[in-house]
Formats: sequence, structure tokens, C-alpha cells
Amino acid sequence: MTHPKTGKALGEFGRIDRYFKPLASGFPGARGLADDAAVFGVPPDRELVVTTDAMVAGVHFFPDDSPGDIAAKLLRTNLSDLAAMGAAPYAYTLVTALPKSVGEDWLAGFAAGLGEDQARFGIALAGGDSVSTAGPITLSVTAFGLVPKGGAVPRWGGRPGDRVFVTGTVGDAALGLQIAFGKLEVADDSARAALLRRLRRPDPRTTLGPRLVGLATACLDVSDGLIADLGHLCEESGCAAAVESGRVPLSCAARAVIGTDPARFALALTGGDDYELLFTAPEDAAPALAGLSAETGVPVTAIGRLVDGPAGNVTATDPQGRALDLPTRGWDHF
Ligand SMILES: Nc1ncnc2c1ncn2[C@@H]1O[C@H](COP(=O)(O)OP(=O)(O)OP(=O)(O)O)[C@@H](O)[C@H]1O
Ligand SMILES: Cc1ncc(C[n+]2csc(CCOP(=O)(O)O)c2C)c(N)n1
Ligand SMILES: [Mg+2]
Ligand SMILES: [Mg+2]
Ligand SMILES: [Mg+2]
Repeated sequence: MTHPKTGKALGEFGRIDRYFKPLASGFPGARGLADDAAVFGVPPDRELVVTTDAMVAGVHFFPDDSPGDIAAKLLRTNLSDLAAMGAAPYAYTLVTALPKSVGEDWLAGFAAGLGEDQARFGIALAGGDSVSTAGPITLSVTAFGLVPKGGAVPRWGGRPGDRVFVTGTVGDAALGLQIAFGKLEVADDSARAALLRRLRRPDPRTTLGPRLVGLATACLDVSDGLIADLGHLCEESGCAAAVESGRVPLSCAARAVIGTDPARFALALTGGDDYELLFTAPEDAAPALAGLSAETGVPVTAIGRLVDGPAGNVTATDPQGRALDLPTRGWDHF
């Protein structure tokens, strides 16, 4: 696409003007994307929570995924980290490193996807950077959230005896990824679509997350895999965990696809890309959590307990109490 007046390619600043400035217009701190940096304060009773996650084509998404889906996943994975801290979305910055082959149609779809999710989640673009790359599409968001002073929920507050809870359902995205790779055939159209959708458009728990402040002893979001991420929580909390795998919530689609296949079930527990909240709370928090779940419409399921044991050790048992044999705990880039 070319500039309407000059007929030339838009260029770096034309692209910023057309696609990114509109995304920043509702946030005065962005200074219209016309300055060297953003400037914003936070209300006196709040603290800023800052998180960054990057995505690379071929590693986090498929190069031919729709730009709207890519935008949604980029923003939502970062919103999930805010939710895991108990923070409400506030603003974000964006870095795009795009091969020269990426045209404006792609950018238009990407910006539209960001715009839709900005409205959905109540967050605005505050700034960023646009560069070209000789490599694959590489994107990064830094998200800023607000939490009551001192209220951020850490990974390290879990104590032996606490119950372990997870929101929503686990494993859909990992099964969706196998479908996308062509390694898993799912005949039922609606089940296939549901699993692929969870891969491409996770549901960050932005409403429930902030409500965990003062209720959860520890929290994180499941990006690498349920078992791996519970391991991270346990490492930081200096304890171990016991998961009753029969309690792990699965969607109807996932349940149908897993059937009685142990390898597929293991994939659900370790495949990652779930962006659900995994948190711990004392036994007596269960009624409050049930109320919160009813109020927010987000399922919250108890799946096990923190126990004394080697820090970071996670055991998962089947309904008969036998140890599950998991080939891996979760995703590791290296
Ligand atoms: N390159 C880096 N420089 C500084 N800190 C980093 C870097 N990579 C990771 N971290 C920090 O390490 C911790 C764990 O990072 P990690 O990326 O695993 O968390 P996450 O975002 O919750 O998980 P995921 O990336 O799988 O979504 C975080 O505190 C993060 O800020
Ligand atoms: C094409 C393609 N291949 C593999 C995956 C799976 N995957 C990639 S990174 C990651 C962990 C979270 O990332 P990070 O730790 O970098 O935040 C997972 C589960 C995918 N989504 N798309
Ligand atoms: Mg990260
Ligand atoms: Mg996280
Ligand atoms: Mg993350």
C-alpha cells in the first residue's frame, strides 16, 4: 500500500502514523507517539507491575497465522502475566521486528487485532519501536499493570498444606498445536476449532487475577506447562506439590480427543500455552474462591496440594494413586 498523497511506500513513520497512532490515542501518556518516550504516573495507592514477553514466528506461532490472531496472542500472553501478579491492565509498549516482505496488509490486520483486544481488555498502546529484520517476524510487548500497593501476588508465598488451584481448562492449546502441526487428526469440526482457538487466542484471566490479591498465597500463569509451572511456583515457595491428575480440568473437546490415551493426557499436563492461572491458597479460602468463580464465570478447580519435600518437586498421580510417568515437565527454549 502506498501513501495516499505521495504515492510512495509508507515507510517507517508513515506506518507508525497510520497503524499505531490510533492505538495510542486514548492514552495521554503516549504523547501521541510523537515524542521520544511515554510519560505516565500511577495513582497514589497503586504500584506498577511490568512484564515482557516476546514471540517469534516459527517458535511461538506459525508464519502464516492470521495477523489478527498473532496480535491477540502477543497481547494476551502479556496480560496473562499481569493477571498472575494480581494486576489490572493499564498500558503496553510494542516492538515489531518485521522482514521487508511483510506488507501493509499484514500490518493492517495486526493493528486491527491489537485494537480489538485493547477495547476488550481495557489497555492502550503507550509507545514502542519498529525495526526491520533479516530473520523471522519477531514481536515483543511490555505490559504495565496496576496493583494495590504491596498487593502483588508472588510465586513464593505457597506453604505446605495449601491447596493448588487452576482456572479454566488445561491442555487445549497443546492439543491444538498438534493439530496445527498435522500430527493429530480430529474428525469433529467443532472440537478441532475449539482446540485451535485456544492455541491462537488464549483467554487471559484479567478479571479473576486482580481478585486473588489477599486471597492467593502464590500465583503464576501456565505458559510452559502445568507441571513445569507448578514446579516453578514450588521452587520459589521452597516446597513440593502433589497433583491428583484426575482432578485436572479438561474441556469437552480435550476430553474427547484424549480418551484413554496416556500420551495425549501427558501432553495436556505438560504442553503449555494454556495461559490459565495456577495458584495456591489455604484450605479455608475454598468458599471465597467458589464465590469468586461464580461471580467472574471463570472455573476454579482444586487439583492438589503443596507438601513438604524437595523444593520444586511435583508428583502427579492417577485416580488409582499411581505415579504418572511424564516424559517431560514442560516447554524449555534451550
Ligand atoms: N532476558 C531476560 N532478562 C531479564 N529477566 C529475564 C529474562 N528472561 C526472563 N527473565 C525473568 O525471569 C523470570 C522468569 O521468566 P519467564 O519468561 O520464564 O516467565 P513468564 O513470562 O512467566 O513465562 P513465559 O515466558 O513462559 O510466559 C521473570 O521474572 C522474567 O522477568
Ligand atoms: C509454532 C509453534 N511451535 C511451538 C509452540 C509451543 N510453544 C512455543 S513457546 C511455548 C512456551 C511459552 O513461550 P515463552 O516461554 O517463550 O513465553 C510453547 C508452549 C507454539 N505455540 N507454536
Ligand atoms: Mg516470559
Ligand atoms: Mg508467567
Ligand atoms: Mg509469560
